[in-house]
Amino acid sequence: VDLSVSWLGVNMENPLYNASGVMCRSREELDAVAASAAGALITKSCTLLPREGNPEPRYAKAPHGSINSMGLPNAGYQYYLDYAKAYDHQGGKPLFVSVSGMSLEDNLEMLAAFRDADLPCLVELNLSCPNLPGKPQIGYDFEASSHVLSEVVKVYHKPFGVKLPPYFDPVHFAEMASVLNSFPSLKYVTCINSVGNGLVIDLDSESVVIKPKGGLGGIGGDYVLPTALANVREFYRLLDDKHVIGCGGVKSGREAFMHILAGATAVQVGTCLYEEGAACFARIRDELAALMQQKGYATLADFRGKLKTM
Ligand SMILES: O=C(O)c1[nH]c(=O)[nH]c(=O)c1Cl
Repeated sequence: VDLSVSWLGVNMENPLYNASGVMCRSREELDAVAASAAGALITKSCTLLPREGNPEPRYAKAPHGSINSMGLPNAGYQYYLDYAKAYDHQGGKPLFVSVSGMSLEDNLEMLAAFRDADLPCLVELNLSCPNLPGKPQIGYDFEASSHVLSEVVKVYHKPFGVKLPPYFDPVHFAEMASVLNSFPSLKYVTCINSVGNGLVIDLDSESVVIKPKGGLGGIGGDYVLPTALANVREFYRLLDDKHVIGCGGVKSGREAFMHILAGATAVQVGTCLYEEGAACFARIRDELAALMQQKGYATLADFRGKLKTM
């Protein structure tokens, strides 16, 4: 079977890569993803200046996934720009850069710098960080999203993507799709970011499991798979001439297959990568290949977006 996918000028030997935020804050981590069976890699969302992030513990494994309130810890955009400048873009694994400024001005300054560096990597603009106390997720404010994107496309003229929060209402899917469709150079969306501000409780200690925000954090893993699949399918259906990247609940070939069936061009792995390490990519890749073999599909395009309804 052929697991390759080519989109937006990048060629991936398989559709799997890391979710921004996991195993991608340092060059050592990024190199580990690049050295793994992953088909691509993406950097930790970056801000103008380096950030320590929220107090620890800020990540915890949960019975069916994870909770995090990292608070955007990152080395600052210059670090990732330098990594991108030194990266072997011909090495076969596309590099994506996630940008998540603390303000529109910061986003525009970082995007202008990436523009001027004229590198072959694709930008994923994060509109959905749920863990900055006092800062709402842009993606939940349609007016703000439209304004941000209007300013972004004045500065950044290359194709780019956005990381979206999960939506839970058909009206919201339609509203956000309408905003996104008015930006032709916005060529992909990544659905979904963590399900924001969940609460995991440890029964024995009768306590929360992470320190920031009274224990509230973004939920990932098995918990979010149905929501992730719904967002992938809805935006696949509603967006014009854009790709949807699936993220949420992928821990085996089965969920990767589901995301692609729902319309995903490629698939990101978060919680499972955090817990299992980079070996998960070879495992999930082989499981996906076996599943395709079993079902008689030779390529991803044979079943992409072909979810049956009743
Ligand atoms: O707390 C974080 O750093 C974080 N955590 C997430 O689950 N999603 C994000 O987009 C970010 Cl930026």
